[in-house]
Amino acid sequence: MTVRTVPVVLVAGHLGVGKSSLVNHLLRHADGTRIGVVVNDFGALGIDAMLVAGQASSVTALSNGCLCCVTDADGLSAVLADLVAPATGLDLVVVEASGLAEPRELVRLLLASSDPHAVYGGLVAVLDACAPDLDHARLADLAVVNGLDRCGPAAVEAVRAVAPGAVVGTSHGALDPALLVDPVRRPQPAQLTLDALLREADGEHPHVAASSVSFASERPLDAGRLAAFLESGPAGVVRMKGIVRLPVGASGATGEDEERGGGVLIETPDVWEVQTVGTAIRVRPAPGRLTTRGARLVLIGTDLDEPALRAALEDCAVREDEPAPSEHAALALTRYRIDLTSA
Ligand SMILES: Nc1nc2c(ncn2[C@@H]2O[C@H](COP(=O)(O)OP(=O)(O)OP(=O)(O)O)[C@@H](O)[C@H]2O)c(=O)[nH]1
Repeated sequence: MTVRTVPVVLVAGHLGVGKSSLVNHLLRHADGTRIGVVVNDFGALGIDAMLVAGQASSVTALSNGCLCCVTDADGLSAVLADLVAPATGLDLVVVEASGLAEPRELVRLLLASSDPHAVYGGLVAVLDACAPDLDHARLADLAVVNGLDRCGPAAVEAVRAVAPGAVVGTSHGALDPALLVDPVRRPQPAQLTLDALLREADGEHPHVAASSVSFASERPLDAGRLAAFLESGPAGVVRMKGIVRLPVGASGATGEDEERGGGVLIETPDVWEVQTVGTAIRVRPAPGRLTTRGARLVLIGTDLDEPALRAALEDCAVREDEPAPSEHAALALTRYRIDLTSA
């Protein structure tokens, strides 16, 4: 059985750079998507309104204050475990790091979390458009250059030159939630939803809207070329998802591989589910109901160069005159495997 997983996104950046504004914007524009947040300071998000409305069950704070005070993965893991438990029905968890927390350390903590329901959703680094921290940009899966209204878009290009992942410019942290998670449409309850409540309490800022490119191939994709494409952080792409068939033979000449930990021999599948956020890549055997003769992928981002992206993906498709892949060819992609199946 496939375990439902919730992406956990880390939002980091210097003091006052616009992290709370960004998290607030996500909450206000969540529509049907259920977003849980981990913050140090409820006040900054106007969470009081949620508490009054009795809708704060999915919101929690670390009791010991600053996230950087969590010396091992346990403190954060316990908080995350509550949020990603299937009972909460959350679609996304956002951890807002305190202005002083070191992003590298926090990413390590998140990756160390062994919760089967949590999956690392990437590091969003919020940068000041007036003085961007390029070291943060280098670590980010998604770099948000915030404050364009104050300092203009020049920093976006400077950040793009060094950032391995996607780069988006915003004012007031106005980022489209669709850049981080698939929108979920749910029937609207009679009472005010959390996002409607928050929107009422505050003004609006136009956000950078996500766009998408769909790609379908009738031919399998070469694992090495696809991995290189994913690792390259294609311009404008914030995240990608879909299923991909690897060529026969590429999954291992024996048709078997050793399952992590258990030492059990299982068949290696040919069809893989692929998800990326910036340069954070994760793959797993595609659930049985999902299949394809070649590939079906959706790329989500801003200012997408559709013809260039299509051409790059076409290039990944295996050509008829190509020699059969080597026994270990699939590893280029399957090394990003995360085990999401329960026993
Ligand atoms: N003009 C302008 N002001 C902004 C922008 N983004 C945030 N602000 C303001 O800057 C101040 C700090 O923003 P926050 O979102 O609280 O920043 P933060 O990174 O969460 O701050 P800390 O939690 O203290 O680290 C607030 O008064 C925001 O309204 C922006 O893009 N343009």
